[in-house]
Amino acid sequence: MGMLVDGVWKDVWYDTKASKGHFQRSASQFRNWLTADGSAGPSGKAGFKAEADRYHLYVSLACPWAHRTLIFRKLKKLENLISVSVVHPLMLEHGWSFGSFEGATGDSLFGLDYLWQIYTKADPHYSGRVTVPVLWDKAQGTIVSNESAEIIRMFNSAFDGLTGSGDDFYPEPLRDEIDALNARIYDAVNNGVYKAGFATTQEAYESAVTPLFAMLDELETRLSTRRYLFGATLTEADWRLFTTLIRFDAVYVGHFKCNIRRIADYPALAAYLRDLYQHEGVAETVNFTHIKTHYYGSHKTINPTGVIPVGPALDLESPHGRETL
Ligand SMILES: N[C@@H](CCC(=O)N[C@@H](CS)C(=O)NCC(=O)O)C(=O)O
Repeated sequence: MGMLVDGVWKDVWYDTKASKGHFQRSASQFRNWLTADGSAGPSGKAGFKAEADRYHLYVSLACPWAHRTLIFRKLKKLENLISVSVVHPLMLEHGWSFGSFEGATGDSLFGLDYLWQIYTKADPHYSGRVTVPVLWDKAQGTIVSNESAEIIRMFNSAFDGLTGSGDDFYPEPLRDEIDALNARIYDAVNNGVYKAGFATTQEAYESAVTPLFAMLDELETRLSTRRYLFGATLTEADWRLFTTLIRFDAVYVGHFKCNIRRIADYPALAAYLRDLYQHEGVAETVNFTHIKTHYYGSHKTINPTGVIPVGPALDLESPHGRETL
């Protein structure tokens, strides 16, 4: 764990002293957009045209934010257009590394040892956290974006002319509602589990875990009468929720102390999770060995021994029965 300061790697853990024990996630810094014609997107510079074999994705199979981008790469038929490197699941004193581990690939572009070296290739004076996912442009030799919420929006439409995919997970008429629900789920659930898990005071922990379960209770009610968050239409909001739910019982309940209830205890959420997991191509983006190894093995302040629990037994394969909703 650590960060870059003016292009130099420093091994430091999250500093929660200034924030009274609360974990605060910093904003991503590379914010350009891939577009169909290379024009500028909502932020950053122009010049990132959607083209085959030009872009490369750096991911961890453990990371819920990177997982979103892998799911969109799969759903939007981008696997032959965008190549991928998978980091080692442990994130230790050098941060994410390209060491060998089953399911990790090494850095297939440059053969580097550490992900921070990709950041300094893009900006030799970069200061900040070195996070996955990273979308790399092989043509300009730089990072397009390291913000997963924006990468999935790019993948949703920029390559449609090349892939012929018409699936739209951010449909125009629902955009405002999707944005509003995403913001609440991000704060309470996606980032909520991290705020609970990385809290270093009782007050900070409780102030994350209480709204987390209030939101899960609300989602349970919402999903008991709707197949997906917005009814019959599957949207990015579902995939953003999925990557947290799939990790919940395996990791967040124990390691992050999010243990008021398990997803398995919520009938609608559990069936919804199975429904999404069984969606074509999605199960192959889920790797519980990377997920458990990463969390239990990397966060020495939370789990100093690094021992990884064997359970829980998960039921993701049985019928979800949600087709009729
Ligand atoms: N806002 C970013 C967050 C990505 C993120 O925090 N990834 C974690 C892994 S799950 C990471 O790489 N953390 C390294 C660090 O904070 O030093 C996104 O959604 O893309």
